Amino acid sequence: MGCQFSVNSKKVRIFDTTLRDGEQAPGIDLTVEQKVKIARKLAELGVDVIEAGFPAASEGEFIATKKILEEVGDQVEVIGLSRANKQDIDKTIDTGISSIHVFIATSDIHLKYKLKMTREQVLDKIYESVRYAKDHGLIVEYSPEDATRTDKDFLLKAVSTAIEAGADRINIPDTVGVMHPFKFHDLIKDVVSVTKDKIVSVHCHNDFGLATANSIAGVMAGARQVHVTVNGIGERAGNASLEEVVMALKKLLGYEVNIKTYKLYETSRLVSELTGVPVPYFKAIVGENAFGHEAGIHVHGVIENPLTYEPISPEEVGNFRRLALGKHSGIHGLKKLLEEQGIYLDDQELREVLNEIKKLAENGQKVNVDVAKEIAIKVSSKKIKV
Ligand SMILES: CC(=O)SCCNC(=O)CCNC(=O)[C@H](O)C(C)(C)COP(=O)(O)OP(=O)(O)OC[C@H]1O[C@@H](n2cnc3c(N)ncnc32)[C@H](O)[C@@H]1OP(=O)(O)O
Ligand SMILES: CC(C)C(=O)C(=O)O
Repeated sequence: MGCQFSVNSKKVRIFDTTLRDGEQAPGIDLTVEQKVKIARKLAELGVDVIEAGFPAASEGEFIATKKILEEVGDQVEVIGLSRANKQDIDKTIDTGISSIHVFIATSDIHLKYKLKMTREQVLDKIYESVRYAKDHGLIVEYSPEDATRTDKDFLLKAVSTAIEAGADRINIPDTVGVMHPFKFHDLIKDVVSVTKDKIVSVHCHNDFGLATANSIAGVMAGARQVHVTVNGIGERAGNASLEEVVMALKKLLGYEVNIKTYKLYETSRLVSELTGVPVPYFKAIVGENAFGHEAGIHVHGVIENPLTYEPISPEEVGNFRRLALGKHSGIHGLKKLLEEQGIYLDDQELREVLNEIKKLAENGQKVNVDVAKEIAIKVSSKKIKV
């Protein structure tokens, strides 16, 4: 990793956890074959890290991690999640993997009600498990689960302990999505101040709809790796969406990512098909309506220059522009759509067709190009006196 991902560089690593945190979402249970298929697509897309799963969780997770490693391990870093205990770490090592993501919570609420451990005991666990993994030759990423609800001083102590034990990367999870961008920016700045040359990573959840914004804020504060999932799938309201984070980093903030963005739409569709989770119509970047236009003023602008109403081109992300007809249509859009069908009308005829389209739409009828063609033929034939 070295300095190419240092705070001073503009390169940001994309750590995809679709196959681990994404798959943890209730109702998503991928087969080994399905996981391998998605891993292949993620490698093609250009992600830097694939979190293949949680090898200690089940035989299927163990096998899937091994197969993903065999399939794409030569193209991308493959990592497995592990609790801070030797049994999990050993199981992860047995997959043949060379990177491990060790986590243990640091917030008082998790220590009291879940782990039943003291802060001192957790610090010992962090040191012991990271050291154990390092002694077995692994690249180690440590996550203080529920970091954003952890006492700040203790969090920095936990991070420093992981680094003393040899951790290569520190990931800061907003496990229950309670951050806002300004607060998360300040927190990551504090973490970066103690991690020196180690890569700081951020892992954001969408409980308040801020996962992408928080991820960007983390990068602006010095993080150089972001945990994401395709379509933002994940626990509860999901994780930071790969497509949103990548395009925002690249287009709005000028960061460099290895992602082949023209493959984003096809990747989104594959994950949607295999997980059975539909992509929301209005989903940024990869939604069916992300480049959809009906309003006359918008369509007219897009026809003249797409930049009038498209911040990015659909081709850049492998999506498609959709010009629609309805009650909001205008004459420029109608003209273009009819001429694409070989139908050329004068302005008066176009206006007649448009008025009929608006009437139909306002009476609840869905209008498409075929309906517009029928109306246009009727209107133009009226003028042809036999
Ligand atoms: C924020 C996250 O997403 S963390 C990742 C969560 N992902 C998953 O849980 C998916 C896979 N999980 C599983 O298959 C199971 O939970 C397993 C195999 C990991 C463990 O299963 P079980 O042995 O049945 O335990 P169960 O899940 O009921 O409870 C979790 C146990 O792990 C312990 N634990 C939880 N997190 C950690 C941690 N980071 N380090 C060490 N121990 C931990 C809990 O204290 C509890 O211990 P206990 O059984 O001694 O009380
Ligand atoms: C394991 C950690 C990184 C996690 O998934 C979370 O805290 O959300």
